[in-house]
Amino acid sequence: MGTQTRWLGARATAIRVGSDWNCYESTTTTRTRRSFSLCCRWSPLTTLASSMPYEKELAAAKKAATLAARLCQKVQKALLQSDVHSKSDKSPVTVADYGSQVLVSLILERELPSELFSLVAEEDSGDLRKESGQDTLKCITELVNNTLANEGSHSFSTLTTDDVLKAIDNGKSEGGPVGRHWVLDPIDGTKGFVRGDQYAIALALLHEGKVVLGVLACPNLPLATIGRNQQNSSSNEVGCVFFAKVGDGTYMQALDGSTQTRVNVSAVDNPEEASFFESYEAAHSSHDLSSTIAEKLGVKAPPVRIDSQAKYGALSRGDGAIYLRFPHKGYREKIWDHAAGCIVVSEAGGIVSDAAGNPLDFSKGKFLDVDTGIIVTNQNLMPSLLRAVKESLNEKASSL
Ligand SMILES: Nc1ncnc2c1ncn2[C@@H]1O[C@H](COP(=O)(O)O)[C@@H](OP(=O)(O)O)[C@H]1O
Ligand SMILES: [Mg+2]
Ligand SMILES: [Mg+2]
Ligand SMILES: [Mg+2]
Repeated sequence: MGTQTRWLGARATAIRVGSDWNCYESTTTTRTRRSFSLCCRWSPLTTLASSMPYEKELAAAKKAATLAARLCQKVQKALLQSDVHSKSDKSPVTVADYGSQVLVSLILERELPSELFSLVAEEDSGDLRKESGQDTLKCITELVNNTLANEGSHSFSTLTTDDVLKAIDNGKSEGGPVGRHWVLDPIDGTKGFVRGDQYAIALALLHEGKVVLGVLACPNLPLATIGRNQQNSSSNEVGCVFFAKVGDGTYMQALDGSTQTRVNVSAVDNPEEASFFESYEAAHSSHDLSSTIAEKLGVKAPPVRIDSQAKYGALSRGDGAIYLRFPHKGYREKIWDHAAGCIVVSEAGGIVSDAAGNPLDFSKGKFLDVDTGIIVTNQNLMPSLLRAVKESLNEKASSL
């Protein structure tokens, strides 16, 4: 197809590909795609980015999350080999949290230069700007530079501590219902990371308040099934990346990029054959309430307790059929703890809702306003799960 260019004024350019016109607005610092309804037509088929919606964004997100996972693996290995995790010193964890955020921020900016960049991320640079944070800042800078050099990302020149602070501060966006916002949890499941258990790098893209793509890198999650069928696993290889974009299904591949497969949630409709996930940490979700719900529903298997959004990943490939999350009173859920997991499960055929059956609303800024808790399962089990949740919550309320 031929391409023509037409100048529409000082700041906008229309580019013709075939019979469709696409508009690009340029300023000295940013270039933003805009639809000009009067002078030309916007067609997703002819975006310069790609002929498939969010394809380029997904590729960038996978690259970013995978590189961040490499950094985290390195730190977790060093952490477990030292005796630091048995002390109260949390600095190695902090270094990995920040380092992961820096890498994701840099890679997204580098890979998607034409986007107005908005990132809602968990960490901020406040502590690193203090006198007491200078050693940690140097450590993060070295770690990020080493990771970029080892992974062959020669397009980055050596970063200074200022570059690192800036990359962390890229994550200051508040999100919201308008435009595009990346959502990042640089290490989800920090407690699991320190124990040497499960954790995830969770990255999602919101567009007009909806999650349109998500990537979950789970460096310690076995490629084979976990939970009920774990004993039948033929492989003990670990490291999975789950990814999904709206309307396109969910896929899993090994962290090294091999063996990509499409995944689907379990189709089980008999709760007696279902197993359920919950947080390893009882402080994050009421184990008592989950146990009451599971019993009411007729679930026979004991809970599978793992940290992080690896639970969403495992559920998306059918390792278990239910995820129950009931934080204790007063806790407010954050969007980065669920955005990537939510699309990974829903594109695999599952349903994610609050305890009243409402879909999660990611358009309200950093927080999710959920009714009581979050429940996840397949289409078959959701009606009876909702009933069991309602009954259990009513019983709990009347016993207080
Ligand atoms: N009191 C609490 N109740 C519920 N969730 C909590 C919590 N305190 C922390 N969390 C969140 O639980 C996440 C981990 O979830 P899980 O229990 O599924 O592993 C944490 O993510 P981070 O580890 O990124 O801080 C944190 O955001
Ligand atoms: Mg988290
Ligand atoms: Mg985190
Ligand atoms: Mg945290």
